[in-house]
Amino acid sequence: MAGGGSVTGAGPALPVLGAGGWGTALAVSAARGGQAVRLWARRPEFAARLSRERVNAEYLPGVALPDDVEVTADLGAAVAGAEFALVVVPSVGVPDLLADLPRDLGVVLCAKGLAPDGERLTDLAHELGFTRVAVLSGPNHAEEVGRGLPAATVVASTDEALALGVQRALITPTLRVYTSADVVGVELGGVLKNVIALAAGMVDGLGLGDNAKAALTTRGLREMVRYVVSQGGADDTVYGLSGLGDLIATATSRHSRNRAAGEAIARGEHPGQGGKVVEGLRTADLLDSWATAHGVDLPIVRAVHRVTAREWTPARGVAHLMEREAKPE
Ligand SMILES: NC(=O)C1=CN([C@@H]2O[C@H](COP(=O)(O)OP(=O)(O)OC[C@H]3O[C@@H](n4cnc5c(N)ncnc54)[C@H](O)[C@@H]3O)[C@@H](O)[C@H]2O)C=CC1
Ligand SMILES: O=C(CO)COP(=O)(O)O
Repeated sequence: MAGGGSVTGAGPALPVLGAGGWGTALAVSAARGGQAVRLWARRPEFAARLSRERVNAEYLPGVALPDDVEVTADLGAAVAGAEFALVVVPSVGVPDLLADLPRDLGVVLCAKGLAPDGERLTDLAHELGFTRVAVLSGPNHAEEVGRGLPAATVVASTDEALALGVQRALITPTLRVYTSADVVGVELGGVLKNVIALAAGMVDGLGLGDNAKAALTTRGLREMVRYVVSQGGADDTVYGLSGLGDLIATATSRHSRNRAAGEAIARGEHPGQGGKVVEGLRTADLLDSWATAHGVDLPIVRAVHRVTAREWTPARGVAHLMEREAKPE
């Protein structure tokens, strides 16, 4: 049972709201595991094409949609009868999408970003009146999950029944789903690692070498811990799949849009991502403002924000990190 329904088409299916790369990969993975899925796409013409061609050529090329994935642009029909839905649109689109959903629906937030005012998306969901709220995050490139390569992820909620329901719906022989009660830690790990991945991409683009990238990633992990703990999350969680795991996956991957954007910026190019979301750009801006307002030291976040905002050159960003006062680790 998942998403309020039984498997393989009988009864309500699991709604996956958002047909970008990650929504499509989650839909495909769950369907391969025997779960009937309703995949919602915002644009009717895009939904019609996806339904007809059975492949998401724009966001996840080369991955066929199993028969058990029904595509729709009708949001009401997508969530009808479901106990919970996966919300898989970019973070900027989450507030509007949540506003259109019934409040008794469980919502599983899959975006790795913050609300436009810097608020955590799970907090926003609670404020909007949802009581059953979870977050899904981990080292999960859509390109690999969509192809059925082995991966692991974490679903976190203070509602244990919801977390277990999501685990049952999504777990397959190739996607191992863990549960957690640390919503803040799991949610913020995925949010923060995008900023550090942008920085890692800049190190690549500048040709600064493996030592520099290891130092940057490790110090970046320290910033992740500092921020997560300041928000009430556990440092242990940051060292798990949704923190360190995702940091490794993103900072090293050829698939990562954040890492690639950092590399492009360091080369003086504008990051061309073909319309795909690069969450870390907005997150760096929001977190740098937060750190300034609260007097918290997040030097890598600051450098990434200033360089991506074109206020600093990449060289000045490097100097900012290397010429800080000497201190113990
Ligand atoms: N691509 C990946 O490997 C993973 C992505 N994520 C996260 O999932 C979220 C979605 O990312 P992707 O699926 O990769 O994005 P994407 O860039 O592949 O596609 C975005 C999709 O959302 C739609 N969209 C854009 N704005 C929207 C709005 N306001 N309302 C409704 N739909 C909207 C677009 O039309 C498109 O279908 C992001 O927060 C990302 O960080 C998380 C794990 C893995
Ligand atoms: O979150 C991701 C992998 O876990 C995807 O990272 P990018 O958004 O950088 O492609």
